[in-house]
This record gives sequence, structure tokens and C-alpha cells, in this order.
Amino acid sequence: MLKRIDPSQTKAWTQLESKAREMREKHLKDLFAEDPNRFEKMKREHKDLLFDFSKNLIDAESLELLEELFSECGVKEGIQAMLSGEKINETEGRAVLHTALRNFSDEEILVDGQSVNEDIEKVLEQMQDFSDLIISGNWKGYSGKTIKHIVNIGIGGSDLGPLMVYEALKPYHNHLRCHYVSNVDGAHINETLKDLDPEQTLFIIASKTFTTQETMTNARSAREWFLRSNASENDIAKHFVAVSTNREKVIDFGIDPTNMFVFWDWVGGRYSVWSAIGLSLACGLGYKNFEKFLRGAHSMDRHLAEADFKNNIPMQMAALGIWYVNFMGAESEAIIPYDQNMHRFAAYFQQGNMESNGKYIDRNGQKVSYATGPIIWGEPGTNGQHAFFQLMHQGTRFIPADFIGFAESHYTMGDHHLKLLSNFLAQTEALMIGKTKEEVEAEMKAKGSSEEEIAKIAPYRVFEGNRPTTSILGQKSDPESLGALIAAYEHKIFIQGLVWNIYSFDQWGVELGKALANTILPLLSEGGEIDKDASTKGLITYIRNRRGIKG
Ligand SMILES: O=P(O)(O)OC[C@H]1O[C@H](O)[C@H](O)[C@@H](O)[C@@H]1O
Repeated sequence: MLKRIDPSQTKAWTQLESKAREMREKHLKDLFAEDPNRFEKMKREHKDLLFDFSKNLIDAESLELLEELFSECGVKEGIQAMLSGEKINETEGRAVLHTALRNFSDEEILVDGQSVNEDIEKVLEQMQDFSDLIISGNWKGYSGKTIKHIVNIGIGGSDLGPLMVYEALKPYHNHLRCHYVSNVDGAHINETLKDLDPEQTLFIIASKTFTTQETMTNARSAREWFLRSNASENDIAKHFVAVSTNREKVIDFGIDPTNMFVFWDWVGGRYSVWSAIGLSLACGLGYKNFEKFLRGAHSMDRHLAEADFKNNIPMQMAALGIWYVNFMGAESEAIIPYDQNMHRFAAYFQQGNMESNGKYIDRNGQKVSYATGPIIWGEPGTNGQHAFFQLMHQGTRFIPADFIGFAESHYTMGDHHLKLLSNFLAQTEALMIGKTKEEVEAEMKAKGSSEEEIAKIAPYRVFEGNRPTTSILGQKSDPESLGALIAAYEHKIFIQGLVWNIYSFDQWGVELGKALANTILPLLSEGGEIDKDASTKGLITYIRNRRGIKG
């Protein structure tokens, strides 16, 4: 059982509030000037990864108070409860064990007194055998040809994880091409399938529940498309496999249970990339790379369990987030990878974070009196610089940002990579130091601007700076680093949920819309009386009229 402490009633919380008032008067430039060892003191390393927390608007005393907050809220005990398989997802009565999926230690992990180690190993072996068959070409399609294209059909956690990782690890792609179809918008499946050959295409139907409307609709359309070729029902087994916890529904759909890869209810959808949901990765990157990805995450799990607060990277990330959201007034956090292949990284953690911590009811069933999960957003640099960075530099919002990059690139053409990295460093520097009025005036004067022009234009060219960033650097984007990085963000989310006294592993907030969509669908297809508010009724009527459907 997790503690049920209202964080705003703790001793540390009140002290943090007054500390934040003090810190709001400070400038990051001064913090660096006061302490030449700030970088050394505030950087943390894990394997290849360097986390530079020094450009954050925080000092040692604030961090000590956050450590106290963590201990008052039972963070350590909460982490232990998760790692040991306790049913900490209390609203769904489930354990939360994505860490078990990447556990390469000898430690046995129990759910309801039963070890899960063997089950996990079995599925990993099944994934390895299957991906080897597909990659080697020994698995043949119905006409005897090898598989060239893999289409993963899933949504949310059954899509974003594998899609993000497949993109991020492009340099590791083999000859197979993986595609990801998620949206129920027919554009998605149509545009994906239009260039594919059914004889050489394998579908992975990925759904924890195997009931999700979008996925089942896309899966049925894929089956129809497949059967429109010369294939027969018997050929489905060679072209459709399923990843799910729901064996019955998989069989109902017509997929041979021997072509089913299971996972378990103790794997949350948005934490499932480590499970058989990663099957497309095992195929498209090779099983060895998939395993390296798991091992990278495992190393971060060990770090989480073993390092003390000061040296614990996910704890430091979580502490900073809480500091900004609850004490410094931040409403959002940006994640900006200076790595084009990581272009879905922010979108992935948008789900990971916002679905986990976007909640206003606490573990006592009461409405919280403080802010919980922030808005997560971001796009890769340098593109973001030409889009939303204006607001980050000179807007009225306070937006802490993570910058992620790698010292080396897989792509050695020209000097692209050094230009990329110089932009990364320049932006974090600029966000921090800004540019004073005096500097702007002197610069304009040196360029020969008139006094009048300087007076008129200078205010627009001033940057306050003092915008906090965390820089995360690695050697080279590879499966291990990516695994470790994702695990660090996952743990950050959980730790924050522990402090905010919310349940991070359920997602009741997505249910209402799904249920209402089911009431609207027949009104759009069959007509009938519309018992809805005036706006929804008016919109339904518009669509009916435009589509020639009689009421
Ligand atoms: O894997 P599935 O059961 O198809 O679920 C797919 C997704 O839909 C749900 O509504 C949740 O919002 C997500 O957390 C989940 O990942």
C-alpha cells in the first residue's frame, strides 16, 4: 500500500514555498558566479549519460527540502512497493511491473506469490525465435515470399512506444520496414497499405485489451485488404500475429493462438514497450538490439533502487519537476531532443506523463489542492528554434526544458553534427544568461545605430534569461542509452505521482469520451432521435445533412 499523505500538509512543503519566494529573486547567472563548482556539483552520470542539472533555478537548500518532502511522502517505500510487485495500482487492483520485463538480475519477482520470471523469459524467447525467422526469411508468406513489411496496428501505449523507439534507432534498422498504424481515420491505414504487397506484409495487432475501437477497426480493415489479394482465410496465420493480454478476443478475431505473444495486466499500456508490444522492434532492429534496449533500462532501474536522493537521477528529475510545478508556477515542461530521429520522444512522454499524472483526485479520494502533472510538449531542435523558441526566450510563460543530445552522430556527412550541438549549447546558454539592456545598447551603438533608434528598438532585443534547462548528453544514440533514458523519465513520472498522492497507473479519464463515442456512432450511421445538448445535436445534424443521412 502506498502512503496517502497530502504533500501540501507536510513540513517541507511550507518551507519550500518560502524558499521558492527567495529563489524567484535570483538569477541563474548569479548562482554560477557564486559557485564556480556548480556544474561539477550538479551533474550526475549514469553509464554514457550525463545529466547536467546546474542550469536549473535551484540551490542545495531547495534540494534538501525536496529530499525531506520525498521522505515525508514515502517515496522510497513507494519505489520499493512498485519494484517488489505490490498492487500499487489500487484503483485497478494491479501490480506495476514494467521493471520486471527488463530484469536481467537473478532476483525473483512475485505477483500474488507467483514468480513471473519464467513467463517473461518464455515470451522473450518466443519473440527472439519469431524475429529471427522473419529476419532470416525462413518465415514465408502465403505465396512463398519472405516478409518485407511489418505493420504494427495499435494505439496509445501499443503504438507510441514502438513507433518512437523504431524511429529513434533508425541507424539500427535492418532490411525490414516497420510501419505503425494507429488512428481510426481511414487515411492512416489506407496511406500505409497503398504501397505494400500483401504477400510480403506481416501485421502485428497490438492491443492490451484487444477491444480498443481504433485498433480493432484497423485490424479488420487490414484483414479485408489482405483477403482481397489471392489469400484465403487459412493464409491469415502467416500474416497476422497478435500481442495482447486477452487470449479469448485474439482467438475470436481469427488469429491462431500460437501466433499470440502475451503480456500481463501488471504491465501498464504506456509502460509496455518493454513487453511483447516491442515485437516490431525485435523484428525491425534485431532481437539483440531489443535486448540491449531492455538492458539499458534495467541499469536505470538498478540505479533508481540503489542511489541515494542526491545521486539518484530519476529522483533529481522528479524533484526539479515538483519544484517548478508546485513552487515556481510552471504549467508545462518542454522536451527538446537535438536528434531528429527522436522526433516522437516528446509525444511518447506526453502520453507517459499526462496519462499518468493528469489527475485531480488523490489517493484518499479527495480533490487535490495543488497542481499535479504538467503539460508535456516538444519538438526536435534545431527546428523548434525556428518555431516556438521565441516564446521560450521572451514570452510570459515559465517553461523548464530538457535538452537531449549526443556527442557523436551515426551520420558523418559534413559538419552537421557539430552545428547541431553548437545550437543545443547556444540555446541552453541563451535561455540562461539572456542579454541585458546595457549589452543591447552597446551592441547597437557599435553598429552605428542612432540614439533614437536605440531607445526605440533596444527593449525588444533584451532577453531576461533565467530560463531553466536540464541538459542530457550521451555518447551516441544507441539502444542502451535510449533504454536508460526512457526508464529515467518513467521513474520521474512515478516518483512525482507518489509525492502528489495520486494513482499514476490508471487512466479513468479516457473512458468517458470512449463511451460517448459509442452513443454517437449509431446516430451518425443510422439516424434516430438525438438526445444531446444543443451544440452536440447541432453538430450531428450538420454531419447528417452533409452526408445525406435522414434523421
Ligand atoms: O493496448 P490497448 O488495450 O488497445 O489500449 C490502447 C490505449 O488505449 C487506452 O484508452 C489508454 O488510454 C492507453 O493507455 C492505452 O495504451
